[in-house]
Amino acid sequence: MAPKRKAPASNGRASKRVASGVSTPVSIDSDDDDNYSMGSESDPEGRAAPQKYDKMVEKFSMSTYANKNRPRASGDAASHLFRMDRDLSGLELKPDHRLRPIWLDAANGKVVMETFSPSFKQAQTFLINIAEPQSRTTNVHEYTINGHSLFAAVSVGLTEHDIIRDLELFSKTKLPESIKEFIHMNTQSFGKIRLVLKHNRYFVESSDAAVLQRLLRDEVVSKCRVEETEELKTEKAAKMGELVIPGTKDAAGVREAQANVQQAQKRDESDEDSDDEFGGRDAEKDMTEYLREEDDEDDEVDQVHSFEIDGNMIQQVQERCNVHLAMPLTEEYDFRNDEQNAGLDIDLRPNVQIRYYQEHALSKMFGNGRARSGIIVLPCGAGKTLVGITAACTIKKSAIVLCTSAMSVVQWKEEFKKWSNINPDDIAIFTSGEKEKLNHKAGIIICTYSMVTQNTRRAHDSQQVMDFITSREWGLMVLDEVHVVPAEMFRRVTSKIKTHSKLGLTATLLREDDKIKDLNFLIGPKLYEANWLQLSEEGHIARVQCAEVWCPMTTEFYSEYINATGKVNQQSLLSTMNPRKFQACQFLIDFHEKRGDKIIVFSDNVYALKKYAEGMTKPYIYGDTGQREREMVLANFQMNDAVSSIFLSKIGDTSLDLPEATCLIQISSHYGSRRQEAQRLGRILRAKRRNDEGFNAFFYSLVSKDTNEMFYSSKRQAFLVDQGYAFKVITHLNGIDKMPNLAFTSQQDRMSLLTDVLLQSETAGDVEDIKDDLFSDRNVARNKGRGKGTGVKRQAGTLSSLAGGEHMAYMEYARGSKAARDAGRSQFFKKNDKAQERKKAAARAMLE
Ligand SMILES: Nc1ncnc2c1ncn2[C@@H]1O[C@H](COP(=O)(O)OP(=O)(O)OP(=O)(O)O)[C@@H](O)[C@H]1O
Repeated sequence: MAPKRKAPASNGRASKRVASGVSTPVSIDSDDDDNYSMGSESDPEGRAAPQKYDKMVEKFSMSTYANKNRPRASGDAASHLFRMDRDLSGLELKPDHRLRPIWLDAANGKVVMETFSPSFKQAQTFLINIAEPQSRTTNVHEYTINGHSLFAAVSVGLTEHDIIRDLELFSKTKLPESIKEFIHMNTQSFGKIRLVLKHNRYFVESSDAAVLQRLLRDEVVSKCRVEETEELKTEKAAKMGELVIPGTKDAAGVREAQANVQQAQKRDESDEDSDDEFGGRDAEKDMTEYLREEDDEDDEVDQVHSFEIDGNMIQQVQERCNVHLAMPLTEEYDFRNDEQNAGLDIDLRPNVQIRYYQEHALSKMFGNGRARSGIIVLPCGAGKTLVGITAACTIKKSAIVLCTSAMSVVQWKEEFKKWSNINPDDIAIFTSGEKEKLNHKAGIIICTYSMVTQNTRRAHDSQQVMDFITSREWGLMVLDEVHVVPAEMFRRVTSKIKTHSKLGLTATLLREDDKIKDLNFLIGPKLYEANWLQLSEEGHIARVQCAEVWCPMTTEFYSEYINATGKVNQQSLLSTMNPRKFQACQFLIDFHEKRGDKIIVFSDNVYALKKYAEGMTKPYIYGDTGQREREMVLANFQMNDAVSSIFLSKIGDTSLDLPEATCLIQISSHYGSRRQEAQRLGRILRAKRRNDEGFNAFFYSLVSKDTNEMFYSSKRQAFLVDQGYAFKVITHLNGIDKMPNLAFTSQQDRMSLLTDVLLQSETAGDVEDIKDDLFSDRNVARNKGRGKGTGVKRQAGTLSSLAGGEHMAYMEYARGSKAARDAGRSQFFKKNDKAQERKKAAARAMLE
């Protein structure tokens, strides 16, 4: 891991401090907040923001209980850094504490887990349900228990009793009363009531009749009740394991239970050899048996009570429960009893086998035979698309999928066709470029967030599709990349489209910070979060070697860098264009090409992207690259051995499925954005060759030494480090001095590069200004409104379209006139016409 560095005073991007569910303030990336409106008080839809919930969660933060009687720190200024105000000598260790994996800190809800403990796997399965993972490194995992995580726990069916019992079981010390009290307070009110759409009627349901009676005494809720149903309705609760998820051999719940038993058996076997001095095997057996006995007991509790509410008053009830009564409603859809909405003929293809973690995630959604709304978090490249498709195949009703860009829309459509047997006529896309219609009663529609949330006047055909979407009920709504979509958009989507269940998909809840609450209410609680390192050890995603390469600035570049103090853009351009960074990039490309790797070089800065790519005669794609050229470059990268490296601007950060790529080099990035770092890493996690023996993918960040890049780089790595990735620091690339044709070895070349850099306008130091589809429609409308004309429309392709020649897929909008002038073919292609003609012919031959 890189050593800690201090932020240069001039960076001007101080991190905010916000209060999270626990009392310790958490700092977040200011740049991560771009375009974010979550948590804002203004709400054009007129729905109250959930501030009371905030207060409630703060009130219920663990520290409130733990701190009650804790003496304040006294004395010197440094002792608080070592938490000397806390006397831990009273902690009573259980006699067999070595067998138990977790330490609990009652003061802040932190749970520290030893991964080398014999009962680690069981404890992990449990903890992921009740706590937020903070960091999961090789030997130690850290979680936090807070109001949100307990809400999620209760939503997937855990009770206060389950949580306290298992925490006690896995804890090395006796469970403090403050934690029990905290859990009690939260589970008392959270996840107790569900909103269920059954036979197309809405019911508020709970297994606790008293809670419903209390709710019915509320003046607002009582008015929303359907009059005929005076009594509470009581029926048998749906049982776990009744549902078979396509692509699995058995019902989800059953499989999960079986997996636990198998794990326990495996551990028993492996422990037989190790003669544990503490009698570990017996102790663990006892634990497993104890858990099983308890599970049997739980099966007996199976009654649910409900009352019906008026379907037109759902929003009022939700708002009342969520905001004013602090009893958030979870949503469940009894799709198997939905006779009103037409069924959809869709199943996974017979050869498809979903992976265990995909099934695990889905079992959290369908565990009680209904569809629970919520969010599934899986690493980039782990197969979120198939999770969404399997959910649609399980529910078998009309589904709507929302994506951040038209490029993803087309990819989702292709994936539906690839994984399921859906009739291609039953799947339609709705983007600014394509407005397909569904011809049958049930079907799948895939669209961009911006298309459905657009507030301005629509074209006739677009309005027709929108009317169709809003006039009917949907069985499932899949919300892709939920962490990047502003809450405001979710509000509009969920209020416009009537859906029985919602599934949010994301690789990271990095934007959760104080915004997780919005997702909790607008979509549902987090249902499952996979462990990156574990999936990579198991070969589901690639193993990656991460390295930060320190490139010293040349004297002439560094003195200009110092002179440019205060000019952030110029400094950024100088550090990106540092000739030694260029050389490092050239060396690494050469090294990895010789190893047979396929390399993607990322640069947010377009000037640098072009300079590097043209300097090394490599193809590049950025926002203004035309559709055909993009297709050609990507096809060559995938299929032509002569094209082993491509340069991409940030348009390649997400959605790009290039399983050929095995090496990534970053030359310029978006400040300290942890999300971008994770998304970029995701481009190589799906490497096709990941299961080859000894295979490693490589991820390099080239950083100019003693510049702002050093600070941002370590900030960017924080999330991945928490996922267990180790970043090596490389200060010297062995053999670079002897590399033939190394660029910028002469003073003259370096000076001429410096002159070119200094002649660039200030905006050349900017990162590329791309308006993704998520916001592009808004921007088009806004710019038109300002009389700025129509700007430049560009089309971008998808990999799936390469084989089939799909139509336009991805609309972008260039604001600057320079961008408009630059639109069209890049210099690389202008310079290399002949070579490209040959490559095109080769690619065409391959595609045919
Ligand atoms: N069960 C499975 N069996 C075989 N291949 C799978 C399975 N699940 C996913 N894949 C493959 O894994 C790759 C990554 O899947 P996908 O694009 O859905 O990942 P993702 O999680 O959406 O990634 P990102 O967040 O980076 O977009 C795809 O090539 C997909 O075909």
